[in-house]
Amino acid sequence: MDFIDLPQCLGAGGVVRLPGSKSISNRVLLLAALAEDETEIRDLLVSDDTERMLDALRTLGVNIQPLPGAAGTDEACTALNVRVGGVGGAFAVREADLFLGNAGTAFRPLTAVLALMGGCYRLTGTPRMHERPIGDLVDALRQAGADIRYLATEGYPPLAIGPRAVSGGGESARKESAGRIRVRGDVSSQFLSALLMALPLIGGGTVEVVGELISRPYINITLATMARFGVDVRAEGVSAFIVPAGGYRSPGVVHVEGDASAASYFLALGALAGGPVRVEGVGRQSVQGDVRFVEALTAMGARVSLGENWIEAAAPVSGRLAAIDLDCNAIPDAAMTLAPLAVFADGVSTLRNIGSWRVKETDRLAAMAVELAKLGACVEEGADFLRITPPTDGVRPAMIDTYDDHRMAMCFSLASVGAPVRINDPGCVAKTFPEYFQHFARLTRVVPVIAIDGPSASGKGTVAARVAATLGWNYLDSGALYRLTALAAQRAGVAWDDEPAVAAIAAGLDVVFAEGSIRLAGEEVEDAIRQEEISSGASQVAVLPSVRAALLFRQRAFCRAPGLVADGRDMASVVFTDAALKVFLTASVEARAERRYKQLMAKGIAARLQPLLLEMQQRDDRDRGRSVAPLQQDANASLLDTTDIPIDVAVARVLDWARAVVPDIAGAAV
Ligand SMILES: O=C(O)C1=C[C@@H](OP(=O)(O)O)[C@@H](O)[C@H](O)C1
Ligand SMILES: C=C(OP(=O)(O)O)C(=O)O
Repeated sequence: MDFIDLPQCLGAGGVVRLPGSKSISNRVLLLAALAEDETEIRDLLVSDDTERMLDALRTLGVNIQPLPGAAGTDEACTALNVRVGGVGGAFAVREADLFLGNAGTAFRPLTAVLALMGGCYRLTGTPRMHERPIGDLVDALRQAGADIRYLATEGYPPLAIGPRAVSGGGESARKESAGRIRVRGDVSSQFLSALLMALPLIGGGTVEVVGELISRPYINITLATMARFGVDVRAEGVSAFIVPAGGYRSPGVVHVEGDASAASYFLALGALAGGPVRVEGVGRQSVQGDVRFVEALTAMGARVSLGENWIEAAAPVSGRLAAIDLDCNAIPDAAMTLAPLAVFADGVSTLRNIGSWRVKETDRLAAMAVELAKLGACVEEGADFLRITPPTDGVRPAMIDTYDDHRMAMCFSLASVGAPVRINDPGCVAKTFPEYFQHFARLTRVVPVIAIDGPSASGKGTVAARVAATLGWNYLDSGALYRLTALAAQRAGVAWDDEPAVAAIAAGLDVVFAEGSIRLAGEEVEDAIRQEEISSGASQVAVLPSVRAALLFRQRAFCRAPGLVADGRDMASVVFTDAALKVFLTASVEARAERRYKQLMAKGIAARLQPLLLEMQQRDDRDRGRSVAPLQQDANASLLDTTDIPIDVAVARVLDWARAVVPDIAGAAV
């Protein structure tokens, strides 16, 4: 599976120009397509959800042309300017199959528009879209005479839409008011939004919400967008909306605001990791309900400021976030971002009234509970709430599954402020924010790594351990992990060439490194793993690709604050490709054989120089010749030949190099 490993983040700051709002982009596209005249849309979101809407509209005969002007830069997310030729109320294509992915903001409004407009359409989506309810919308549309059939499961997409039945027939009857339509709003507000946007295409009508209406601020986005296109919906009491007759008119040019839900990840990052982090594209005046996420951040102690078109967040003065207990119904998307924040807060947090999470990209309540627990949090998953108790011993490194949910992937990037995390299937962010991880990486400062590679007995272990001790950094003897795997396999009676079995052992290794000690399942094994037999076993298991894959995240998980010195054979080329300093440490094979000989004798282990030399030459050949991550000097690594220099000089040289490239230690007295 595809994944991205995020190193532990030490700090964050900077500016990001947000991608366009998904909710606004898809509404504006639809209304521009339905309006009289052309509309120029600026700063449209470029993502899977908007692609689905654009594709559908083009299939329906709408002319949409890209305009020059918008593109991404380092700080700015890619945006698109387009000119949409409005069809003036009815699509030219009256029969079509539309694939709408998992875009709720495409599926629900297009269902309503096509069902009221007349024509024959089939609407399909991803397997998950076929599990997301749409029955309340279909029931409401049927009250207006819509002909909608479920093609698979009652109440869920895919759908077949036929021409609407109108009493008396004829074009004028099609434009008669739909009268009073009742819709439930407790599963998704998108049903009400869809009806409101579709009704002007016929003679208008009144929509009455039955029972609770969730995610209410999204209705404001709908009403504001409709008003921009010349249709003013009037409220009747608190739960009914009167949609006038008469179609949409183009306002000429429309700017899409930055996405307030996407903003939440960066603002949370600023609040967690120092900041300030500034997002541009939304601000105080935003029409999007998710800007109210800043109120939650403020309640947690973060320092937040807002301007007309920007928001900025920094960590609390105390450095610690407070726990929160919040009704999140109005901000269902941004509320997800509070969950990883709660893992870092002082005390127990409760996110309430989030039942709608269960019918979104995945069952977000269940997914969130499972993945937060991987970080060490204690999570209570209620029917419509989450209660999160932070881990007592800090966030744990974890491999996070994302359930094809963009927000799960983006939320859990924040966990890297506490520990290295692996995000599986990171490409799912394409639904609303394809460039998310590039911007996240740009804004974060990660734990520095010094990677020291070299052949056997080159002195890299001694140098690395001393450099780590001098700097007060963590130390990873990656070769030891292979030795531990070989030893554990031997103890379990597994042959060193049994790849799946050895990989399973590697993944489950219970190992603790400490100063001068290595414990495997609680037992001291420092001497056991240094036996020549285990050295040869380590070399054999190290050539197995699935063993290397299993150990990759394990190795990266050693990279904790304030820094890591890692030694091995592929630290610079594979495991820590972004290391601040890369060193290739070597010595002549004769010098190395002699060192190994002295080491073994000092430990009272019988050895002979000549066979050791031969074995070392063979090991060099094997390590250089293997197809996976062969031993080689990385293009960016500095060469350090220790044949004729004592260890102290080698250590001093590495520290000098480190001072030159790692700002944090440049001034330190090391
Ligand atoms: O109307 C909209 O643009 C949206 C409404 C919300 O859905 P629900 O109304 O289903 O909660 C939100 O979660 C979704 O991402 C976008
Ligand atoms: C719920 C979401 O999407 P959709 O628009 O598909 O409902 C979301 O983006 O979090």
